[in-house]
Amino acid sequence: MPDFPAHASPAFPPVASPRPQRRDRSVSELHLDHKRDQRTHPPLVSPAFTPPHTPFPEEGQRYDRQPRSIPVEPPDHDTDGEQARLLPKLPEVHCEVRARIPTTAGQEMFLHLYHNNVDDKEHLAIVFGPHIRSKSLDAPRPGETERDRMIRGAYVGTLYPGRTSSRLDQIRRDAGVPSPRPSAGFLGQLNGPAQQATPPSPSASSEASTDGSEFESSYPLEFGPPLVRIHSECYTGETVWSARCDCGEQLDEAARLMSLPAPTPASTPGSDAGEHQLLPNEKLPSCGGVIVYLRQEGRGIGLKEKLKAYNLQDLGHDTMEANLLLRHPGDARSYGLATALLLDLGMGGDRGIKLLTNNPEKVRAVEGPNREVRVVERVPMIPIAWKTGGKEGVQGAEVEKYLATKIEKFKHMFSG
Ligand SMILES: Nc1nc2c(ncn2[C@@H]2O[C@H](COP(=O)(O)OP(=O)(O)OP(=O)(O)O)[C@@H](O)[C@H]2O)c(=O)[nH]1
Repeated sequence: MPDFPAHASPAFPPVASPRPQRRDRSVSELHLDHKRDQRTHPPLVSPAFTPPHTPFPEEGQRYDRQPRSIPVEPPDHDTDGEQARLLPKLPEVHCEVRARIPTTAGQEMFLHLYHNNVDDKEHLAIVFGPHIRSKSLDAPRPGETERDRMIRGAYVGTLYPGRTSSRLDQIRRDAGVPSPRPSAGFLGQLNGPAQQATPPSPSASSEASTDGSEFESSYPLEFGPPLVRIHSECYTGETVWSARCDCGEQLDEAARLMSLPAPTPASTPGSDAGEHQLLPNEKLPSCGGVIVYLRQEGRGIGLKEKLKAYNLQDLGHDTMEANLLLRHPGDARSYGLATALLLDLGMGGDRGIKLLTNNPEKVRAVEGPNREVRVVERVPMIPIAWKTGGKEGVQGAEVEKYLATKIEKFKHMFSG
């Protein structure tokens, strides 16, 4: 079986997981109100709504199969633009720096940090796989040296001690070897863990060019539309283990799906993935994808206001009412920055993207005012507790109410 992230495998103990799996809420010294904890918790999904039937993979296939997606109809131009609060003009974005991040789950990703002309926040793109590159990062900058380019992350392949050029073709020329055509093996090599101690073999192939744009638009056609998640910051759910929402597990799940092996005869449904014989240290290349991480904490109202909203929720209000009582919109987010980042990452055009979301407004809004990006398929994000019958995933009365409000008031679609 391929080497999946630790959180993909139920066999791993919770300590190997990037965040604790909330299973039960026992009384602890942190809880002063013991009566509250001793009450019987409502069932996993409250009677007010039932998780819709969704096309889950069969039992046992959940962790290693590509997610199923639902085709998205082209938007109705007369109404959708207004509903999705589209900006007439896209913001300008610029990738300032990129760095390789080996993750605790075993896969690598490239973290891209963006500057823009509408706010002073550091919005991010978390890029999986070698096929997706930033145009603004790769573009040459006046007066910069090859070392400058490598320091800001505008290199191809892998950095290693002593590397002198950001470009593979230069390294090949210095080594006196021609540039052969790209091969799946080489792309896989780029996708695997970095071999930091050894420079790339001169026989390694790529479509190198001197402007550093060698992998622009090189997302393989056979992979279909690239998988994209537009994720809004949630400090409470992603960092301090809040079980009020499922934001943390959604981030983990998006990363896991983007790390799954690309479709091969051995990994397509109905075949036995175990038949694929991997060489020692070999990893199957993944399809990759992008998580655009927007600093829109608390659906755009910020952490301070979100904490007030939590208190209103403890006083009996749902997430939308709490926002409105604080004189904020129910959802104060916009997605123009996400569209601009995706265009910079080469995700515009007819081929389209596969968007991981349940939020119908996001599907339309991320396409931009002139459909600069096309969402051709949607992959629903089903709470892990629903998929596992409550064995894993975020659970508790708060997250149930949170999900119920998303369905009832924000009209999120948890199925096709
Ligand atoms: N105002 C407010 N924001 C919250 C609360 N809980 C989580 N959030 C924020 O909600 C955002 C995530 O939005 P969601 O509505 O969960 O999901 P979504 O991004 O619209 O939709 P999906 O793509 O399907 O996940 C993040 O910015 C969180 O910080 C809350 O109780 N109140």
